[in-house]
Amino acid sequence: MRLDYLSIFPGYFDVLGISLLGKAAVNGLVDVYAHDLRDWTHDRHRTVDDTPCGGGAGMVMKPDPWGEAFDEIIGTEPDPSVHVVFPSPSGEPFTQSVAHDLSSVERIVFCCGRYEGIDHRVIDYARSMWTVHEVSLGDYVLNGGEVAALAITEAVVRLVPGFMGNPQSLAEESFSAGQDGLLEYPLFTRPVSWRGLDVPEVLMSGHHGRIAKWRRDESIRLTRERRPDLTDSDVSARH
Ligand SMILES: COc1cccc(Cn2ccc3ccc(-c4cc(N)[nH]n4)cc32)c1
Repeated sequence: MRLDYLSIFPGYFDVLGISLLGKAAVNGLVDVYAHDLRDWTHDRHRTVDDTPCGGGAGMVMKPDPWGEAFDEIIGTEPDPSVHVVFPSPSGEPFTQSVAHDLSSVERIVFCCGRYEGIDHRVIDYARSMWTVHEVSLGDYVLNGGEVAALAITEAVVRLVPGFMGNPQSLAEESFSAGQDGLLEYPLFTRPVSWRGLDVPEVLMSGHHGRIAKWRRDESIRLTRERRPDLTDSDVSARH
């Protein structure tokens, strides 16, 4: 998998050389390339923004640098196998399902906007050429797309076959398909007693059926308390 990042702050992506992602890069599972959008400007000030047409606060990112960067980094021929991700507060929700879909593609280009956002024609042009995902991380506003791109990267790359040492741990996580859309149950490890707090006895019983029931009950309880939006009537009935 090749990952490209277009940003006026490419240094954000130096962190991708660390930890598991670093290992994936070393193992050849993932190739990471960060690009400075200003390398595709031609004025002395390396200008990437301008005032919004129609007025309004803030600045908008000019389309020209993006277009020239696309030409050099991706190419000038349409190719739907290239997935271009625009993090945006007005994007579709980024979910585990989207992460799963992206984990099987060969190439992802992250376009990290700043200011008030990117000239919309850039997104329209990208849609005419590649497979585009305008995605939101959640209902809060960041200062740009870089942090969102890092979060999306981690969610996607950890699902790439061969990346995680123990793929079984993926299957048991919250939001993974096998969990019926329930939140993960509470986790414990040794010591059994810690600062007056004990591991639930059932988990030390060695009775796998009771342990499985306790865990499911806890997932249902937590999901009903914290994420009623995840429990539809059918799921509630089953639980
Ligand atoms: C209406 O759009 C905006 C209004 C004010 C500020 C900004 C700042 N900004 C610029 C590019 C950019 C890309 C992504 C995000 C973002 C994504 C999520 N989930 N939150 N914030 C925010 C971004 C944008």
